Amino acid sequence: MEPHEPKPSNSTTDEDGLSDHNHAAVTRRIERLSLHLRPTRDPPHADTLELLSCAGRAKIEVNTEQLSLYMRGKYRDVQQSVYDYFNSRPELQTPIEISKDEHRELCMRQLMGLVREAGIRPFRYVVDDPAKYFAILEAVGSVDMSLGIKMGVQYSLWGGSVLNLGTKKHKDKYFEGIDNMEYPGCFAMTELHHGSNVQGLRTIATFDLMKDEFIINTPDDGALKWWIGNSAVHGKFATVFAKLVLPTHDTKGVSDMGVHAFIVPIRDMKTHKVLPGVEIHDCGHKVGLNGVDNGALRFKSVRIPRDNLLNRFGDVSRDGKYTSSLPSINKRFAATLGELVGGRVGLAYSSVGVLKIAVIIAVRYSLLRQQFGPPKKPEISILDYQSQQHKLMPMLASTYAFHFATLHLVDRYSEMKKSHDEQLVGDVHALSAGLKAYVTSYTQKALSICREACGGHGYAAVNRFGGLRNDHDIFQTFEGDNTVLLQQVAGYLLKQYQEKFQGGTLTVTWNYLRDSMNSYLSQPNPVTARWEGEDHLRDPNFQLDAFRYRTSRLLQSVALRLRKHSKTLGSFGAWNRCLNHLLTLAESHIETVVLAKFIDAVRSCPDPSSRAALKLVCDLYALDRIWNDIGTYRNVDYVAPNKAKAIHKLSEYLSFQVKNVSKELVDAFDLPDYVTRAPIGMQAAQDAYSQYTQYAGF
Ligand SMILES: Cc1cc2nc3c(=O)[nH]c(=O)nc-3n(C[C@H](O)[C@H](O)[C@H](O)COP(=O)(O)OP(=O)(O)OC[C@H]3O[C@@H](n4cnc5c(N)ncnc54)[C@H](O)[C@@H]3O)c2cc1C
Repeated sequence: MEPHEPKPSNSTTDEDGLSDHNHAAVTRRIERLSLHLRPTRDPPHADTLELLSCAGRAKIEVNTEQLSLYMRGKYRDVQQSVYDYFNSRPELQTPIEISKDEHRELCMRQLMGLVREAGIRPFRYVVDDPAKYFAILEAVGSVDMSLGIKMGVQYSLWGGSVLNLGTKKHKDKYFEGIDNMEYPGCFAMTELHHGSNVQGLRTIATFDLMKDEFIINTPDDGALKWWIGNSAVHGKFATVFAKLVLPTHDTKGVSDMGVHAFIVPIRDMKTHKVLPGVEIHDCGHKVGLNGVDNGALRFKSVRIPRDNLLNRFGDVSRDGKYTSSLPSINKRFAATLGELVGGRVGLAYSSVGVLKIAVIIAVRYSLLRQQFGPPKKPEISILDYQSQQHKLMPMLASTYAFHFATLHLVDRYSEMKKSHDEQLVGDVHALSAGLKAYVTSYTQKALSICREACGGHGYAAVNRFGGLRNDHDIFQTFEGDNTVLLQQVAGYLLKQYQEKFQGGTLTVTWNYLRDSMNSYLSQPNPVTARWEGEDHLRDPNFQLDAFRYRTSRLLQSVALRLRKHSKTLGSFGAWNRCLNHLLTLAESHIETVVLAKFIDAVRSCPDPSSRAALKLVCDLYALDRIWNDIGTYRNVDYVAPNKAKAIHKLSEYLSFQVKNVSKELVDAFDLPDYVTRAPIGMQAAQDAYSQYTQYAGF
């Protein structure tokens, strides 16, 4: 055992002076007894036992190459091409100090270079191979997050709206120009007065029967399109979301058909001048992402041909008749927004990319940096401090967890794009909303923790945390505000819950609720609540059971509360009364899905040493999350006091063990120094200080 190694949980004396030997003896007796009393829990899996034997006490040997191979996925090559291209073009790298206007121009040159010089054409993959598209997006975002977002606006938002909301005529007309950047475009949904509430949009598109055109109007300042990426400087087109108004022959004279999307040219193709009737202003300098030109737009009777309606879900004929395969405004609205989930998938995926960079820098620096030490002994690395391990090791574990969870999301999304299966559509919608919200919120907090964990040198802009934090912050808001998205997850869970009681089926991601609803409505088992052995705590059955138990209980209790409050407050008021409860439910469900996917990834890993490393990291993820919410588990007696203590001790011990292989674990993310770019986070520790001093001019 190393000098600072904490002792594992089953050999310590606890704060009450009771040796764990006593606890263990009691527990063993209870466990023997419980063999007869444990009808609903499975025994540890054979693979758990195998993994525990190699992931247990001995220091794990991690083969970084093997682990990296397992992690990298099939599109690492195209990512490498992105990295190589920008590495070979130093003039395209974003300097640390740069003005807003220069940054915007550079960002455009970066995107043009990628598409026209490096020959990386992401657009075709948006629909044909989304996994490849997201891999390119992640790599591009690690070059400069502004570039990732600018590319996302061009291809996922502007391009994606044309492909997903339009029909063949739109694809034929616009595909090439979007692909080769001749048609830079925008996605104009948000207005000054309405962001999250898209149904509240007020821009109007009126059909002019005589001229066979739509007329786009901004009725008042509240309806100014706001924050529209690519519009302040570069965009030539915008997909504008507006209420479709059609003439009728009744007394009302017009009828509101709900929000639809229209292609509106905003700048002249040759002169690049803003077109008549369109007014564009700059949203100005932002907290981050200043390489993206966000603008605000007003439309004054802008006329566009009828063909510019993106008509996949609703069309207007020459004689002004409306047709749609979907029966109501709400259904059409849901279908329209449903096609846009790709943006969320991309953000969740890219957010993990940002988290990887931050964790790599913080861990490498924490291994290198030495402060204090035992009397008359050399100083120790700051990662030898328990507090530093506590800050960074569960974060490293979470990064692995999110890596596998977002890969799963991308798989499901790709499957959905092929099959259009209705259940899968709902499933992916909720999963993308939940993972986007959960992962981006986590990454944002992690960036601040990493900065602080690296002390003063973490504050130097060259070491990246400040820039990453500023650029990433808005990931929590755009493509759906996180608090709003989590409510969609909760709503979907409640819908599944109600359907279950009406004899319906549950989709794959949620089918654990089928079992859990039956077994978890009863009280927790008082015997297993006391089990504290390491093999039990590291058993994926126990871990998943704990996560699922919590979600099921939250779901059941919030369903009851909603029913109760809706009698007096109505459904809107009841929802608001239970809002925090609903958000906790959504987060709990997402944590459960993340753990389940991580456990699958451990089991599927073919290389034994990598499997053991992943098992260790997965256990830390699971136990750390349980410990974070230990109050809930204790409140319902799912976990007895002795078990709570054992969970805490074991997670500290696992943090220590992960620390021992943390260098290998961050190296396995396989991000070269010219991508992470922070001098203090160089892969070869001996280079770190010298790079840093050189940067300062020594
Ligand atoms: C840099 C940047 C780039 C952008 N790019 C684009 C773009 O290219 N195209 C585009 O159309 N839009 C774009 N947006 C707009 C973005 O999508 C919106 O800002 C986002 O949807 C949130 O809307 P909002 O700003 O109106 O926030 P609001 O909806 O006003 O939210 C404000 C606060 O209220 C809370 N809140 C709102 N509703 C609820 C509720 N029901 N329950 C509980 N809490 C609630 C939220 O949690 C949040 O904390 C961009 C924004 C930024 C900042």
